[in-house]
Amino acid sequence: MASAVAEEAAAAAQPRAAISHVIFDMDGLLLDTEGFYTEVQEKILARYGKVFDWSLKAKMMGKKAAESARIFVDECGLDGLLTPEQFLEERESMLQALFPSCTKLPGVLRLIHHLHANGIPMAVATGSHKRHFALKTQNHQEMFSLMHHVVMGDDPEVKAGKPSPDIFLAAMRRFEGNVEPSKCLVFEDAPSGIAAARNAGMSAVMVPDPRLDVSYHKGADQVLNSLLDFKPSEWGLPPFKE
Ligand SMILES: O=P(O)(O)OC[C@H](O)CO
Ligand SMILES: [Mg+2]
Repeated sequence: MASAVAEEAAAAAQPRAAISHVIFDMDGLLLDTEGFYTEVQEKILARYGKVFDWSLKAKMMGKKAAESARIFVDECGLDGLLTPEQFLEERESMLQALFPSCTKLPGVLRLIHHLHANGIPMAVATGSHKRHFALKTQNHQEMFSLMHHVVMGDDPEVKAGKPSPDIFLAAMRRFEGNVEPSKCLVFEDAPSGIAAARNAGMSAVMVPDPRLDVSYHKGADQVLNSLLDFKPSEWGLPPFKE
């Protein structure tokens, strides 16, 4: 069996792409917040005698709030009972109470510190709007300080949410110099985010929740169980030292 060192050397000799810039999704990728959305949406739906399942979750996750609210109402047949605006209002106080307690997902700090130490510019591109971003990140300031910039869902340049490429292209343009999409690697947990990265012409690594059906993995260049499994040299990035 090849040693880890030999595997790294082989990957470095023939990388999947020559990545120079990295763009991270936030919810469900850096921060463990997706469970909060699920919990709150299950509660709201239970009131109508319905069950929130992972095929609906797959359609909503990664999207801007207004877009996912519309999907929720349509897919659950709640037209006439609940408007998307009422849904957003109902879930807001519950989410606000939960967001500040969110934790980082496994492998996040190790990867971000490694890329930062090696001078790889990083950005965050999240469907979250400014107010939710502030609540989610209040206990994770150090990690976000290592990002060159953050693009949020309510940014004027983000006309449409994921799967539109808007947010990743805006994130790319805000790096120094003239960066090509083919040099950008996106990390995502959501099917809509993977599609957005591909629509932007970028490479995409998916770190999905294990409950998401494998049929939603398509489009990803690589699927990992956790960021702990990411091997930078496979993408032309400096390898971990240990
Ligand atoms: O996954 P993100 O970071 O784009 O966030 C999107 C929503 O706020 C949550 O699904
Ligand atoms: Mg996400």
